[in-house]
Amino acid sequence: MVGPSGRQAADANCTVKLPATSLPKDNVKVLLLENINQTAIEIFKAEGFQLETASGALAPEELEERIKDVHVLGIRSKMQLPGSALQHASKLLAVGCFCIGTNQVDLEAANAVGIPVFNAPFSNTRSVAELVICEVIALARQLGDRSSELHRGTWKKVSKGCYEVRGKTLGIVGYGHIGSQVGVLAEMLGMKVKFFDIASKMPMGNNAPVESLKELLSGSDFVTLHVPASEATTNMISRWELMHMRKGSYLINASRGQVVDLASLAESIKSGRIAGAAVDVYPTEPEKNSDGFQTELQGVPNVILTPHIGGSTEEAQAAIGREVAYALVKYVNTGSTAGAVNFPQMDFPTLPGSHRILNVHQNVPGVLKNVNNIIADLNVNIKAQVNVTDSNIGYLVMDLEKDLSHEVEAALRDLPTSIKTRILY
Ligand SMILES: NC(=O)c1ccc[n+]([C@@H]2O[C@H](COP(=O)([O-])OP(=O)(O)OC[C@H]3O[C@@H](n4cnc5c(N)ncnc54)[C@H](O)[C@@H]3O)[C@@H](O)[C@H]2O)c1
Ligand SMILES: O=C(O)CC[C@@H](O)C(=O)O
Repeated sequence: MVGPSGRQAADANCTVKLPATSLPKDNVKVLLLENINQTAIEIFKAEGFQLETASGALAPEELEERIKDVHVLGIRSKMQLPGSALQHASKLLAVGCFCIGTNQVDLEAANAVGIPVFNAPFSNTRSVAELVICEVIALARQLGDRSSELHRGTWKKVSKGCYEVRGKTLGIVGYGHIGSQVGVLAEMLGMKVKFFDIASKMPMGNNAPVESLKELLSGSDFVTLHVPASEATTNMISRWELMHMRKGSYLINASRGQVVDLASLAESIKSGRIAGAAVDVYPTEPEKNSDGFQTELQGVPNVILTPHIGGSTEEAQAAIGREVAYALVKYVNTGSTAGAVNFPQMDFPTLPGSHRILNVHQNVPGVLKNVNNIIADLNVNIKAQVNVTDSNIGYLVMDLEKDLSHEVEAALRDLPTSIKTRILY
């Protein structure tokens, strides 16, 4: 069995006993980087896969070397996976991002070589939201500064410039999973909540949408950022935007480092325009805990700096470990791509007494005709056939009677349109 979980029923396919056709389980090699949670390790072990782990991200050359014989790669937010690294990964079947963000992976390149990428879209949402709420109060009370002063032996009991958050306005940029959760919690503290999102979003409680980023910035006492990394969000908060924030307001960034221009932020706080900031993410972050770290925000008053720990709670990491590991095991065992962020979605039950063939191919006209010609020529009985596509690739899944399935697999592999072909059970 794979392990105890509420998802057990849904993941019953993970536990299918695999005869010789599939890659033997103890040949499936999993490489987990960046201290991925023990729950994931247990799931892969229970499955009988080979496992290697490393505590930090790898240097690019080391990754290229180690990825060569790996079937499943697990990373978090630091390990960059560019298309060039994937060229070295001829055996790679799937990538798991044990986090929300997938911007560290070249998703298009992975799609083009037939590798689905899985993540955990909301297993750490609550943890990030709680940290942000904690920071709203901590900034309003200058808690970081008081604490470090006292650590240095300085007793500085002041109330000037310290406030309650009740009745203040929190402005949320990006009202997705995390933003909306922050909005709900903030109202419980008696705050007014506004949000700006490029998509139309259902407001929770009394949270109110605004029309523009500028309107949000100028109307908020606290601004918190919850957008993904994208071209549009790069330096989204820069000198101009900081100038349009209320005098004496605060900024929180627990989204991605490139969203805020940190030099401009440091300048605005030193000049007294912005009253403080909490920053959890940085344009460049160390690969491992022992590496040093520098930012222009060090030593700036009322700035809380945290080392990208928004989602770092026992609860979130265990939930992420379970969610992503199960998705990867299920993909290896059944070909299910449910939840993959860069791949056509397929998830249908396995059919007893059949072999399953998975074929990732270029999405060009004529592929299915060629596939069906192969099947007709070999006179094979198809029990189920599904082809799902995106603009670039098609993902064909066929359950076939066992007698000639290997011949079908070999012929599919030879088609010039085929990218990756596997046979299961
Ligand atoms: N600090 C951490 O440890 C930590 C943990 C989890 C997630 N994150 C990061 O937090 C961010 C948000 O995560 P989420 O799960 O809420 O994502 P989500 O996809 O649920 O929500 C993002 C929202 O941002 C909106 N958006 C996109 N571009 C925008 C723009 N230009 N202007 C305004 N709104 C825009 C989207 O429409 C969406 O509603 C991501 O960058 C994620 O990587 C950080
Ligand atoms: O666990 C991490 O390293 C990343 C956390 C967070 O940024 C995410 O994208 O989920």
